[in-house]
Amino acid sequence: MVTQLSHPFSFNFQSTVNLRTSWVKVTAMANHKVAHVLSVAGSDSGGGAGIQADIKACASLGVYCSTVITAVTAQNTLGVQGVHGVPEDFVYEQLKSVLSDMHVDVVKTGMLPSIGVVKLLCHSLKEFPVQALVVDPVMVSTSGHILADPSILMAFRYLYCREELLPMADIVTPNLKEASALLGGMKLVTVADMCSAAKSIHDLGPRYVLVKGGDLPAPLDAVDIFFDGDHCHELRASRIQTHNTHGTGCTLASCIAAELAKGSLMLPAVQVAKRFVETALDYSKDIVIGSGPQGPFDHLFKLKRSTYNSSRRRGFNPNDLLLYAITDSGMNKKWARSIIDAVKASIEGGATIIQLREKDAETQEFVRLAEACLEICHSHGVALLINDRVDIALACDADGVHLGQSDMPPRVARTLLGPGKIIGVSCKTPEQALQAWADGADYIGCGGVFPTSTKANNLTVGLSGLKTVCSASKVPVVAIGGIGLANAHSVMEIGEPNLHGVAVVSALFDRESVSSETRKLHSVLMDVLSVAK
Ligand SMILES: Cc1ncc(COP(=O)(O)OP(=O)(O)O)c(N)n1
Ligand SMILES: Cc1nc(C(=O)O)sc1CCOP(=O)(O)O
Ligand SMILES: [Mg+2]
Repeated sequence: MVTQLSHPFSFNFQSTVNLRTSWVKVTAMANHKVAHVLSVAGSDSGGGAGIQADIKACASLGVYCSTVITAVTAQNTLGVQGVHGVPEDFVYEQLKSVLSDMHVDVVKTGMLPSIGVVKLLCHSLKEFPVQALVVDPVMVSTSGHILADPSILMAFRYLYCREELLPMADIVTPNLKEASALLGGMKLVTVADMCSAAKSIHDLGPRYVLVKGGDLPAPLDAVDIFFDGDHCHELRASRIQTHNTHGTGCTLASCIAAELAKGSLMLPAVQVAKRFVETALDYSKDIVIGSGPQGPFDHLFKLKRSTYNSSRRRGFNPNDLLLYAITDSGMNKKWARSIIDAVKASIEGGATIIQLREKDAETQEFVRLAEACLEICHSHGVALLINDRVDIALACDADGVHLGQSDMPPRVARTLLGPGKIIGVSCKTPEQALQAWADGADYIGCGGVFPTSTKANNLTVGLSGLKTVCSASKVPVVAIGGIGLANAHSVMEIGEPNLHGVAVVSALFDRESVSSETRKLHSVLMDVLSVAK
């Protein structure tokens, strides 16, 4: 019988036993197998290659990555300043720890700094067999630095060939220099050379060979050769003009491993991996990390999104809800002004947060509008939220979204947007308000406080409904629906500390001058605030 734990942190023997029993039950019930790659590789202090690249690549493709660190390197964008091997018995210790417990699907190897480490790895893989082995024979990094002791370089061929690593491999992914070293110094200068090298490496035992041609003399396309035992496939991709290529080899091999762990066949896994690297290089081509000739790239497609240079880096402040302006394309069209001009005017008048509510905009136009409005908002330190469309918010890196009860669930939106974005949820009842809080909303919009013609068939909750929701809500509230100059003070005066402002559409945008209407409403709100103090 599984005893319920009244307090998970009351630590005595009996509760430990109960905890274990419950855990077994929970895992059995959950039964959600996670694809898992073990990376056996060296650490790159610069974060662009090695273990660090492997973890990021797997994470980006939705695969768990555990690690066995074989060496610690001191390196940056200038080169490799030092290599410090982890003692072999401790590499073995790590291998046993992970492989004996964690149900690894695929092992991917990178820097293997000694024959002893290769032997221990082969021994461990016999003791704990996995679904696939991806060998990136790291000897020469993309920058041309030798990541092994000279004696290792001498023994490189022996290391990979004689100690059974290559015969155990499902795929080996040498670059031109590594392929040449594996074949005892064979010269590789053409695509035909690469194909015959792939065949010769295949004779050493691996099931598939990918010879990477990134170093071929200046062709237009990047060409890799994939040999499946029968045929050489030329895999071409456009060459991205960038110096941020550090870690491409490790990343490619990790992506192959990740796709295999998800159940892919080999050629599709290689194709996805190549697409990933190409997309990441293109995304990262102009980022600047370090002063050396070869920088890292962004595996997670997020670094350019950081608000490093933006005036909006302060997170969500409930006081931003004070004068919440919501756009309406129909109204702005009626008054012959663009949404961008309308947003500008409302900020001039004192709007404290903007929501783009463009129900009829085509997606491409919506992205363009949102990008332009974001620039205006951020130059004034004002947050921009997108109504309904999480995809638009993601595409333009807006500050957040506002979601209704039948829009995307806030929890799903949170996983897509990340923890730093603002999520608002429309609520008409205390139950909805509590649920919004439980789902991670930052604020709720409550209405319609008064009847409105802006939103069809909208239920009016009145000031009493607003009061009930405000007193139940655990997050700040903004009131919405039929609010304008004439009644804003009555809304703000309901005496609920949780009510932080009013959200308005027609009172600002269905008027001739957006800036002066906003200014007047702002002044009403400031008067209410000053009386409240
Ligand atoms: C601040 C604020 N509150 C409520 C709403 C209404 O959102 P929703 O219920 O999803 O209705 P639509 O606006 O999508 O028609 C809002 N937009 N903003
Ligand atoms: C978009 C919207 N949501 C509402 C809700 O009750 O959730 S009322 C509303 C329309 C608000 O427009 P106006 O300020 O012109 O009345
Ligand atoms: Mg909505």
